[in-house]
Amino acid sequence: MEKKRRSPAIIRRLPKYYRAICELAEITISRVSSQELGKLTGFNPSQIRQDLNSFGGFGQQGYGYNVKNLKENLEKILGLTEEKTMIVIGAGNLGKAIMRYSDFSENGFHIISAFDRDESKIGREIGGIEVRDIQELEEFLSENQVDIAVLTIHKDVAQKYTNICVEKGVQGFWNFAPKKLRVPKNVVVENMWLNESLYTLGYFLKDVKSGLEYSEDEMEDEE
Ligand SMILES: NC(=O)c1ccc[n+]([C@@H]2O[C@H](COP(=O)([O-])OP(=O)(O)OC[C@H]3O[C@@H](n4cnc5c(N)ncnc54)[C@H](O)[C@@H]3O)[C@@H](O)[C@H]2O)c1
Repeated sequence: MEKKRRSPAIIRRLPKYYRAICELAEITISRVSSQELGKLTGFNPSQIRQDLNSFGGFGQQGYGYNVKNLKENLEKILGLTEEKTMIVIGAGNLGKAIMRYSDFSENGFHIISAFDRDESKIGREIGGIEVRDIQELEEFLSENQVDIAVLTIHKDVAQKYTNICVEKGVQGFWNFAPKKLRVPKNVVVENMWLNESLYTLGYFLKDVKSGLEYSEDEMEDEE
């Protein structure tokens, strides 16, 4: 596949298209229009067409998109067909929940180890994944190719472990620690700050409790 730098905004929409397409595939719908995709994702149909066209199209005028074909193409574009290795740093409440969640490995994201400093956790297996002593992190990274580090650690140590991982060649960070990380430009960070979403929900909840209404489409709309 051609290598071209794309706007992160487009890329952030792709998993939403993929989720909608998976839902359609599950109920064995074979064909979908950009209008229907728009309804399912909350995006404007012309935006969807434009995004998908930038990767080569996949649709046909008057026909729409073949669901199976689009699903396969989105999987290729998102790299879901390529295996990736991950480590979890911080095997606490959140780290453990991620380690136990098998959906990631079904989609090619394999957690190969976790690290913690707590002796009661070191040596234990959680979700079939061994928790190692954080002291072994550097050595492990020297001996194993790791694509993504999942940071489920306290914010005060998140940058320190990020630096170690970057030094050892890790280029992807899934950051749950409430801290903005500094990384070089050949490294990518995806922040997962659930509280932002919860605070947004809190705002809308206040509105609906006072009698205001929001349609499903409006709530999905990210434009
Ligand atoms: N992004 C979000 O929405 C979200 C939600 C919940 C928690 N968090 C964040 O995720 C992180 C983990 O939360 P949690 O509830 O799992 O906490 P936790 O206390 O259950 O887990 C933290 C783990 O890190 C380990 N640890 C602490 N200091 C360490 C060090 N210096 N080296 C190695 N291991 C160390 C602890 O032993 C523990 O197992 C925190 O930063 C928290 O703020 C983020």
